[in-house]
Amino acid sequence: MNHLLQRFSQSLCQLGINKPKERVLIALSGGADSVSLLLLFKKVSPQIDLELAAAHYNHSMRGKESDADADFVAELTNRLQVPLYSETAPPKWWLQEPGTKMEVARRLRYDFLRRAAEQAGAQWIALAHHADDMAETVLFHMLRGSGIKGLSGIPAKRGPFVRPLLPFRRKELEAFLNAEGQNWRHDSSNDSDAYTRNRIRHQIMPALLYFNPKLVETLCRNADLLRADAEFLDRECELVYGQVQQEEGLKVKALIDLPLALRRRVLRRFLEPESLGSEKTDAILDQLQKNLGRSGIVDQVGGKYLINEGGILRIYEKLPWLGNCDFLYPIAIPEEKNHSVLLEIPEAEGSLEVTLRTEKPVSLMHDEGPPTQAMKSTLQLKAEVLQRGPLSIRNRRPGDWLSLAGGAGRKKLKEFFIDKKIPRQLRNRIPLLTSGEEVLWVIGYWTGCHDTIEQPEQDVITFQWYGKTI
Ligand SMILES: Nc1ncnc2c1ncn2[C@@H]1O[C@H](COP(=O)(O)OP(=O)(O)OP(=O)(O)O)[C@@H](O)[C@H]1O
Repeated sequence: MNHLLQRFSQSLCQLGINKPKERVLIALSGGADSVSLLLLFKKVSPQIDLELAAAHYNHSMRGKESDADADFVAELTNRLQVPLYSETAPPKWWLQEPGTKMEVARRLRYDFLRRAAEQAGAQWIALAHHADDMAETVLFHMLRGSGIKGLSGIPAKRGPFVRPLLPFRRKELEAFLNAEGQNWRHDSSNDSDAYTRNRIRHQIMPALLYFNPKLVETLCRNADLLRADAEFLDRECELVYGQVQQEEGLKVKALIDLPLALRRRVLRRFLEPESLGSEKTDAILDQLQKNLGRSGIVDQVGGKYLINEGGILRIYEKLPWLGNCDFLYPIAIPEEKNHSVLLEIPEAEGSLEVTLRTEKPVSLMHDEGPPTQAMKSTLQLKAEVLQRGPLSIRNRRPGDWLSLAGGAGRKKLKEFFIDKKIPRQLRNRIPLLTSGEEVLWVIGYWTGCHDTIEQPEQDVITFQWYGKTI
């Protein structure tokens, strides 16, 4: 018996519950596990000077049996002089939220426990899961086909929730209660084989114990090892995520170059909160590997579109540019110097500010290399450009062309898009600053090959783009 108390104290110590005056809220269902937890806490708390409280949630799922559980818990905590926080679920609670009845019950219970802990001023919420629960959980995940996370079972500590009984077997807790002369409530739903959990306990565990009498210990040990590996990989994933990320997307080549374990994790992390199955994750990675830098729709995830845009993987809620969305806005140059006009371009999710100035601007460098952040959103042109005709902002039209650097002739806009690997689906939405069929600026991609503005006192037009650049 003393040995059990000693192990329990050690378990608390490992969880970091060893400071005087800390308050622990014990989640008390009335079953053998949580009654043991309460009694063990009651016995060791004077040594550590812990303060205890208990919490019970009445789901009212089993009619009179549930009410009797609540009475039992009230009587027990009263006798042990542990303050009790209790609550009864609202009528027809299972209709109030999505999910199975068990999932909703669990959510309500955990919400209540958090609220009760706040009221009690408790730092910790202790749950009574033990080694057999851990082993059954691991088998449950194994049967469902879970990854390393599921196979690493139930965590001993997550936020305020702690599980000090994980090192203990169910039978030793029951033996402890019997020795103490303490009864407990039996939950009749644990007898029903309607639940997978119970079938694992009643049918699979006994069969497997025949092969390995220490199965529970083996599964718990494995879970422990896997949890450490999973935590390490999660940390690695966070570290490399920053290197693979670019703006709001992922660099496809950098992603594909990662070891497979990290590749899968980084992609899943990118696509959160969608929880991708392992097959879907691999299908997306396969697609990316085959097409690497080639632009196009990669897949659909949770109704959203995953698009490879010239080597950057991005996710879009919708693809409005797939429809007919031609737009054209003539640009009115402000009459007065240093005054701006703002032109809204809803189709391109942005607006263009146009200003006429007389000043010495900084020379612009022009090339067809990747646009820098500044080049993506600003352009200055000599006001003389207006002599060629009115300017407008619009999306592409057949016959559009642009001038090559150094007077090297023209290039079709279509060829430019192809060279830059801009996906076909996106091309219609890219706003262009144009004079007739000549494209002076492909906003977000190319600032054109315009004369350098070197003379002071020259009139210049400044264009500033605010909004999305694809
Ligand atoms: N009605 C309840 N009121 C307060 N605490 C409860 C209640 N039911 C369960 N608990 C706490 O949660 C622990 C786990 O309960 P149980 O084994 O029934 O749930 P589970 O579905 O296996 O696990 P999970 O907590 O992950 O849902 C119990 O040992 C107890 O500490």
